[in-house]
Order: sequence, then C-alpha cells, then structure tokens
Amino acid sequence: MLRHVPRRLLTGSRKSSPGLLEELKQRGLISQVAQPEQWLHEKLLQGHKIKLYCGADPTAKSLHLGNVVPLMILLNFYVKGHDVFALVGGATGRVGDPSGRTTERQAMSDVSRLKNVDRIQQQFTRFFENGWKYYESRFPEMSAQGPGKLVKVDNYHWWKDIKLLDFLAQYGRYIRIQSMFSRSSIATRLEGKDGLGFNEFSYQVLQAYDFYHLHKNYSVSLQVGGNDQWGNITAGIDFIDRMESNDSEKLPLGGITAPLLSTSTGEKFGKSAGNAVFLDPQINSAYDIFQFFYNTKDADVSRFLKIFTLLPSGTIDAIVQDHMTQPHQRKGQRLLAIEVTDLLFGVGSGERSSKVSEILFGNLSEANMSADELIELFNEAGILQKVPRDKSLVDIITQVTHCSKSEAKRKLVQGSVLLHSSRHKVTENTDQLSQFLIEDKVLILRLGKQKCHVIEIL
Ligand SMILES: Nc1ncnc2c1ncn2[C@@H]1O[C@H](COP(=O)(O)OP(=O)(O)OP(=O)(O)O)[C@@H](O)[C@H]1O
Ligand SMILES: N[C@@H](Cc1ccc(O)cc1)C(=O)O
Repeated sequence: MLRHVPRRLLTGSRKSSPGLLEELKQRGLISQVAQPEQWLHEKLLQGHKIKLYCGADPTAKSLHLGNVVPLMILLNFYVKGHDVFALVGGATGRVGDPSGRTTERQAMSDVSRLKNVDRIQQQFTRFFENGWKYYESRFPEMSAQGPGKLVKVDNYHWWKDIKLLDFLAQYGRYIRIQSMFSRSSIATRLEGKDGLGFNEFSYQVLQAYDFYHLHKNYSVSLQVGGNDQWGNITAGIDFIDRMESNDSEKLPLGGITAPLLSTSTGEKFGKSAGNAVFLDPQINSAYDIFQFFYNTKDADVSRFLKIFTLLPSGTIDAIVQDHMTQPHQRKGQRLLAIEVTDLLFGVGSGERSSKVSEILFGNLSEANMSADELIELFNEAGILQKVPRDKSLVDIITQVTHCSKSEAKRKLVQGSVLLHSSRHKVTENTDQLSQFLIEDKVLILRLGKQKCHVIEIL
C-alpha cells in the first residue's frame, strides 16, 4: 500500500458503489450516453459482464493524454472483469475522420501509417498492463477476480477484403444519407468554404461498420470515444439497428462519450492542436508526465484525479479538501502526479520521478544516494547529462547549460555555481574536479537555487 494514500481512505469509500455507470459519471468521465442507458445501468448493477470497444486512428506515432480519457472508461470496466477491445484504425486512418476538425488531414505515407499502427498497439498493451498492475497495487483485496480480456484489433484486417460493389449491394440500403448529413461533423464542414471530400463524408460508414463487425463476431455491445465521436458512435448504433431490425433476440447496444479534455485556452487536447503530451516513453519520459501533472492548477486537481486515476471519488474529495487548506504545499498535485505516472509508466515510476523532482528543486538532499542510484534515476527521467572526464568546469557549464564560455565564467565569478551535495561554492575555473565527484563518477552542479544538473563523468 502506498505511503501517500491512507489505506482507510482507499477502502472505505468504495463500499456503497452506486454501480459502474454512476461511478463513471461521478468521476466526470461521461459526457453522453446513448439510449438505452437504463438497460446498461441495470446490467452492470446485476453484475453482468459486457464487451466494449474504443478506437484510435494511427495518425501519429503515439497516443496522447487526450486519448487516455476514453481509455480510462475502458480501464474502469477492465479492472472489474469486463472484456475490452482496443481498435487501431489501420483502414480508417487512410481515410481521415472529419470529427472535430475544420480542415482536411494531410495524407500520410503507408510506411509511416504501418509503423504507427504497430506502436499504438504496443501502447494499448502497455496501458492496460500498467493500469492493471496499478489497480492491483492500490486495491489488492479487490483485484482477486482478475481483469477482463484485452483484445487488440486493427480494422484493416476486415476492410482489406471488402469490395466496394459487394459492400454497396449488401449494406448500402441500411445506411441513410439524411442522418449522415445531419451529423455535426458533416454539417459544420459543409458550412465552411472548402466543404469536405467523399473520403471524409463516408468515414462514419467505416466506423459504423466496425461496430457492426465487432458486435456480430465478438458480441461487443458498447462503443466508447471522446465527445467528438458521438456522431460516429450513433451512426454505428443506427446501422446495427437497421441490419438487425427483424431479429427478435437482438441485444441492446450502447455508446458512451467522454468529455473532451481541453487546455486552459479551450482547445481540444490533441495532435491537431499541437499541444499533445504523448504516452510513448521514447517521446515523453515518466518524469515528463510527472512534471506535467505536478504543474496542474489547483482548480483542476480534483477533476484530473477523478479522470486519470482509479482512486475512489470519496478518497479524492478528502485529499483535495486537505490539499486546499495549504495549497502552496502542492500535496494534491504531488499525489496526482505520482498516481498518473504509476498508472501510465508502471508502479514505482511516480515515486522515482518525485525523487528526481525533489532533488532538482532542492527539497531533497542527494547526500544519501549512491552514484549508481543517481545515474539510474536521472537516466530513467531522460535528463542525465554526460561529460568526458578531461573537461574543465567552464567547459562543463558551457555544455550542460548551452551558454557561452564567457557566460559560464560570469556565473562562477558571481558565486552562483555550487558543486556536490554539500553545495560547495566554486568561483574559479578548475579541471581538478575529483574532490567534488560522488564515487568518482557523478557531479552535481547547481546554478543558483533552482537549476540543478546531474552529470555522469565518463
Ligand atoms: N482531448 C481529448 N479529450 C478526450 N478524448 C479525446 C481527446 N483527444 C482525443 N480523444 C479521443 O481519443 C480517441 C482517439 O482519437 P484519435 O487518436 O483518433 O484522434 P485525435 O487524437 O482526436 O486526433 P486529432 O487531434 O488529430 O483529431 C477518440 O475517441 C477521441 O475522441
Ligand atoms: N474515429 C476515431 C477512431 C476510430 C476508428 C475506427 C473505429 O471503429 C473507432 C474509432 C477517431 O478518429 O478518434
């Protein structure tokens, strides 16, 4: 059990569960639910397992924090034993979803798209593996039943064999043009001067058929997405309803959308707006994610804890109340950052990132850490700097801070250069650095109070 969340708070508030759907609403994870909501609510209350899916197009190398919002809905189901289907749009990514966009997407090369498909599938695996381990670590007594199944699918696998003529002949009549025009993603674009191409216009048909395919072959009955996916999701429900209109035993279908996470200036958080925080560790380290959440505004701490963690809402309310009595201590932000980093990057990475941050900002002495521990921590955070052994102090400052030699000398003269965990002030250039090294291989270089560099001397 983690030091930063009292056990009493973790278990106590899950007792009188209002049912998964209500719980997700309380967490602020639900924007709209397609009818019949009551059916879904009751099924879940009665303990039935359902199968649900969410898709992402391979239009970038990595999923980002905006994509995590609907995935958190899937994770909430998955940890309770429901099977989740994570779809990558190898086919739909070729066409381009107009939802939530004012302009057409740039075409992408086949090579890039295929690479992205692979990477996104790996990210799905990692998200659910780490998410489950996170859940187990926080709620060992609730995780005995095990998670649901994770099934990864690529819609290219069924679309590659579908021929246009066959498709139109078999399904065309069940796709109604009036409803296609009325969807907001289409209506908005038709009002603009550039309109939209047939590729984007027909996108909703592709996604609708995906839902039908997953429903027919795997009994998937619920689709989840961000709120911009409402039109595509309801297109799927309409399509399946028409296809199965004579089936007396047909099961109800559902759709849930998550609110679109936006920046403080109101832009959707994502690739198109250019403000995405990516999940791929080759792009963002655990420490980057930690820092991102550590910088959350007070007003967003509660909302983000509810969306991006699995801590019970009651626990979050108690923690936030405590946080607001002394907001300057940033307890809420620290907890949020540790929890989300653990959930996304693996249990333990949150505490390690927190240590890095405390060393960097001078709140934790590195005095008790070995050189290897420091190297490992800062390497994982992606901010370990490396310098050859024969360099002088001025050369080192120049290299690690990207300043000129004269600027480095000025810093020395001004007395702002402190070396080693003992914070020894050095005011002149020197190449005799061994006395300041930890175990002869790590140099801690502080420039003033706020800037700290951890350097491996090679
Ligand atoms: N900011 C966000 N908040 C909530 N959900 C989001 C956000 N951004 C994307 N999503 C959802 O993530 C899922 C996958 O999105 P996808 O990767 O296909 O496009 P995208 O990230 O929205 O791309 P773009 O920004 O280029 O439109 C969709 O359900 C989408 O609604
Ligand atoms: N249209 C979704 C991705 C998606 C693709 C195919 C699906 O079946 C479902 C979802 C998006 O752009 O965000």
